[in-house]
Amino acid sequence: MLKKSFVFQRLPMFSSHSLKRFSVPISYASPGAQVTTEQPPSRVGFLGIGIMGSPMAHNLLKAGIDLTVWNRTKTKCDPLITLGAKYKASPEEVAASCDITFAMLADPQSAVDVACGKHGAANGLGPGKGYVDVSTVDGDTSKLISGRIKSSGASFLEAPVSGSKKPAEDGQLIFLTAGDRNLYETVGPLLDIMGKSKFYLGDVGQGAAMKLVVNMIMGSMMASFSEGLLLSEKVGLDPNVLVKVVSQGAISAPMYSTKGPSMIQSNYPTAFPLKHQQKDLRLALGLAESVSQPIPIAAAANELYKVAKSQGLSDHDFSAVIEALKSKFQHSENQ
Ligand SMILES: NC(=O)C1=CN([C@@H]2O[C@H](COP(=O)(O)OP(=O)(O)OC[C@H]3O[C@@H](n4cnc5c(N)ncnc54)[C@H](OP(=O)(O)O)[C@@H]3O)[C@@H](O)[C@H]2O)C=CC1
Ligand SMILES: O=CC(=O)O
Repeated sequence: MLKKSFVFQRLPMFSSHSLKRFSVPISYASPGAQVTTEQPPSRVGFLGIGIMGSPMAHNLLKAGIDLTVWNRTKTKCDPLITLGAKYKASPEEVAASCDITFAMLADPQSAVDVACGKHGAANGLGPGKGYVDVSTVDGDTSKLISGRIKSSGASFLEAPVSGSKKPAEDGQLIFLTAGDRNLYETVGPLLDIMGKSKFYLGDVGQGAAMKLVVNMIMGSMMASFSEGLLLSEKVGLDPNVLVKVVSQGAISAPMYSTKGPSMIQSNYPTAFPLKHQQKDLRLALGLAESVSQPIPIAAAANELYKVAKSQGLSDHDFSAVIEALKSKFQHSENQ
């Protein structure tokens, strides 16, 4: 459920037919949050309408933002188009027709392709425009994209998000931003529509690094939790009781309470695809390598996610990593 309420100002030059599209939020408030009267940029683009991009774009649309969308698989844009979003056939065309363009892509390769490739967003950008990459990538990728965007005269902000499908639907994401400070201020009202908090962390690369550290911890936590669930069952405990015990103590985390019960049922409805968690661990390992920081727990967890991928679980939720441990038990029992 969206926590925000919006007040719209009717612009006299547009007909009632186009009112929704051209309504401009002049103020918005969330319970307990400071009310701001800043106006968001008027024409906003969104590239990448996947598990995260779809609800994020949806929230912008619901807030009355003039939104233009693009996705490699066009059909994923259709529900947003039905709700009033415009559609363009390439990232370049979206960027050319918008003041600010967001990108929410799968991984470093797709983020670079969409920003810098043939008909990529950079070709449609120029002075006065901004590009905000909210995908989870490594710092080097982000710097590469930043360089290409800035060579067009446009501004760049990296802004990966912490929070999964449900926080995205609820406008409760946490933005980890770095790059152009002015662009950060400009898009603040848009980030506030999609999220509950935002951090400005400095130079390009720092937002990516923060996101990778957070997801490195999360990936290891999930692997450790999986071991606990299976061990509890093997020694004759009820893993459902383990979930309850964990939820009341110092290691309580929403992730355990929400995903534990379905993991016990071997059910993994996808919120955060396992392939993306493994990508984040892989990138975190690279980050650690770059500063000679040992991260053996994360390295071990990464191996488990790789096993789960090889079992065909890439598109399941990352909690399906527990299956890799089941097959390991099977393996050692058979030896
Ligand atoms: N799901 C989650 O809980 C969270 C995910 N993230 C991060 O957000 C990003 C997106 O995740 P999510 O929405 O879950 O992932 P999805 O797999 O649902 O979406 C990925 C998006 O990238 C597009 N894409 C993939 N490859 C290419 C390519 N070569 N060229 C153009 N577009 C491409 C997909 O297009 P198409 O539809 O055509 O495949 C789709 O729009 C990832 O970096 C992920 O790590 C961050 C926080 C939470
Ligand atoms: O990247 C995943 C998340 O839940 O955050």
